[in-house]
Amino acid sequence: MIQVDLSGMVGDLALSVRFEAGAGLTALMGPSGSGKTTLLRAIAGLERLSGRVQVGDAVWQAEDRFVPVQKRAVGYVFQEPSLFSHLSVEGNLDFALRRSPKTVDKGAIVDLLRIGALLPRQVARLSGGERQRVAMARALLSGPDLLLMDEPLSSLDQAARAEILPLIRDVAESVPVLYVSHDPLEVARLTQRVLYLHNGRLSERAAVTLDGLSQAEIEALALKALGS
Ligand SMILES: Nc1ncnc2c1ncn2[C@@H]1O[C@H](COP(=O)(O)OP(=O)(O)OP(=O)(O)O)[C@@H](O)[C@H]1O
Repeated sequence: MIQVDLSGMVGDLALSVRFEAGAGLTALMGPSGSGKTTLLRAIAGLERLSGRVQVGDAVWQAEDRFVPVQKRAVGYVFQEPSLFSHLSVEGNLDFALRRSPKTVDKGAIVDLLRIGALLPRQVARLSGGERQRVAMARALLSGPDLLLMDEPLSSLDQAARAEILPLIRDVAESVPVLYVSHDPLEVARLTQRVLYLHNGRLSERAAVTLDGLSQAEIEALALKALGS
């Protein structure tokens, strides 16, 4: 269970957000500038807002506590994967593994993201989709209790997206994921749990409206919203 209750000013944006999320994948949607990335950064401890963040039994932030980002069991996957270009895929993974405070099963994670054949490859020779799969594996190797994903598919083409979506669903079975996206169809394929952020505040409406609908109904709505 993830419990978040954060508020504060970031530049011009007044953020005030309170939610709970369970296991699996929770999507975070909202217009550009509504504060999605800022919220993820605050949950990770990269941005300091006031309030409380609890992930499982671990209190990352409270009135008297602010656990620094490097001590939070959090994985972060960005739109542009930031891998070490001078290392091979395996070098990138081992770097994360060495820094992990937990014992994690590298083989299982390599299998989950289907990157076994890529291990000896130089990062510069990976496709965008392969790079993002490696970035997800690297994030998992740090043994996160929460995985934050900020538009991880938005720079990929349709074929690469289609290949990775089911892998993200698999990943979310092993660790809770908070997933930022602008794409209603992508979200519909991943989850029925959607938080909608507008001007720094969460709207319950979108989540309630989507709750209780079948996956097929949500996909139909998403297609309609996309005008196709
Ligand atoms: N470092 C900063 N300095 C000043 N203002 C900031 C800073 N970071 C965020 N903001 C403010 O927060 C707002 C929301 O930014 P944020 O990147 O969180 O939005 P977003 O919902 O993720 O947008 P997008 O969908 O375009 O990625 C910005 O418009 C800006 O006003």
